[in-house]
Amino acid sequence: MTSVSSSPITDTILNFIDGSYREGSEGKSFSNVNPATGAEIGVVHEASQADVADAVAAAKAALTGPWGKMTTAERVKLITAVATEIERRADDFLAAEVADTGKPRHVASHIDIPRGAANFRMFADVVSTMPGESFNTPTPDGGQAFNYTVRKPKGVVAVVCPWNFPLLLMTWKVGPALACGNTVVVKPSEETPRTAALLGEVMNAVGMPKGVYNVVHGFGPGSAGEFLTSNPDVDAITFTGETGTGQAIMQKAATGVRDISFELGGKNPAIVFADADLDKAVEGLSRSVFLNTGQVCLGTERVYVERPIFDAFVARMAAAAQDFKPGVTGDRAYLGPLISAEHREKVLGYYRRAVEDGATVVTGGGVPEISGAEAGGFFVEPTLWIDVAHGDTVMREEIFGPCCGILPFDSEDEVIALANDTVYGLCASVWTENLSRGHRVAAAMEVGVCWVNSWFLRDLRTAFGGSGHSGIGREGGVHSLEFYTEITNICVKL
Ligand SMILES: NC(=O)c1ccc[n+]([C@@H]2O[C@H](COP(=O)([O-])OP(=O)(O)OC[C@H]3O[C@@H](n4cnc5c(N)ncnc54)[C@H](O)[C@@H]3O)[C@@H](O)[C@H]2O)c1
Ligand SMILES: O=C/C=C/C=C(\O)C(=O)O
Repeated sequence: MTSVSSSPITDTILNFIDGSYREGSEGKSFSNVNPATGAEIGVVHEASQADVADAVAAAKAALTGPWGKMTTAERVKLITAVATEIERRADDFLAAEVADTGKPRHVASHIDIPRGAANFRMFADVVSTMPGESFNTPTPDGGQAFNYTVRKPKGVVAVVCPWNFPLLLMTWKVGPALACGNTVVVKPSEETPRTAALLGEVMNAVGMPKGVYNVVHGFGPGSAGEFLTSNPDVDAITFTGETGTGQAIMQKAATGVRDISFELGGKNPAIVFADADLDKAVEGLSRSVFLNTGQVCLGTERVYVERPIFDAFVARMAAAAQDFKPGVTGDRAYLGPLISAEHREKVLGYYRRAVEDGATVVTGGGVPEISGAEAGGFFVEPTLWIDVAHGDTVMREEIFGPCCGILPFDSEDEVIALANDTVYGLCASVWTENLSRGHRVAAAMEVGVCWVNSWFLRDLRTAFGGSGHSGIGREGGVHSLEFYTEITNICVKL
């Protein structure tokens, strides 16, 4: 496996506005750090309010240029070419994603980059086969009218993204937005600006008209995030990130009554019944807790296990945790770093809080000893707790680290109530070999997505999103089309 630190990238990351790369007009910049080493590896040019306004203006102008005049078939051809070009430049995208996130190459090469391409390809397919709606309507004069719908792009869509799966989560929104004929201004996370910037090269290479895809770098309040979401020429805002940020953006969206789609935080439960296939459950749940170092919105942070198999399950999970060795090189290739020193402090705060509240640490609980280039990386140990109470802080608040609390339960009704007792509602998983119970309990989960005997098994045509504090709206397949298009109903008197 190639070492991240053996090929440091020390470069300049620019905004992409109206088809060209640009420095920030106020000369501001911030550093780009590799979380696997803690080393500064690049400088990011921060967009000023004027730069953001330029990007939005370019996106607005593009709506009435060649892009706005294209047929769906022509758009689909371009979007498919974007997917092919991402695949052709997979190594460049991989290097950029690994540099920004520090994640192990095998995670980015199996998940982030292929999904980046798939998100364009799949939504090109969805719009190609998009059905319309029509009704024959009897009229008072004994005649008939014919109603049918026409879908149009919403306009300029602001896409505000997090850092955990930068290319995947950005293209999950840019793919359908462009497929529906919108133009976009993307604000990647300040932690992970590279793949969004690199996608600008892809857009130019395939001949995407200028202004269709724009990228502005910066932070949230008082920076590019706020400038973008408060710009009145933005017609809709799609956001993935923390619930508190979603609330701030929603207030901005209220001005001008702009539409929003939010994919927010979670505190996702897993329920393991005594009749579960333990091999499957441990394999699935160890991935669910530790994949991407727990920095997955869909990750499991609460596990409820039926009492007869509680001890066996905990022992098996603890053994599985040993396979997630912190580090990204050599034989320590499984558990990458957290995204930043600040996020590590937050996660370690929860590690301490769990113990203060009386939890028993089954495994992990601290910072691993790592030498060499990665000694400065933001690693933590994979961590499991038992003797936690359902009401403990670590069982209620989203941690976004490689950890979970494991609690025993005695009855189906009890565990359904425990799983649903949260302000969040993103996802859940249920593990049982009893088919009826699997369906019954899955349907009782108050979440947007529930898996039975699996986790993170994604079909991009399905509805994706959360309820409660986990979000507003659903994206995926035709659900994305609902958000990224405006409908005009045309009524023709025959
Ligand atoms: N539900 C999902 O699909 C999903 C997926 C991935 C991550 N998440 C959530 O994202 C969070 C982790 O990501 P994060 O830390 O990058 O989230 P974050 O909310 O801190 O930041 C997300 C983006 O919002 C921007 N931002 C921050 N404040 C803003 C403001 N006031 N106005 C406009 N933009 C602003 C940031 O610069 C960044 O680009 C976790 O809570 C996780 O659960 C949810
Ligand atoms: O961290 C969250 C991961 C979200 C995944 C998706 O949005 C997806 O698979 O479409």
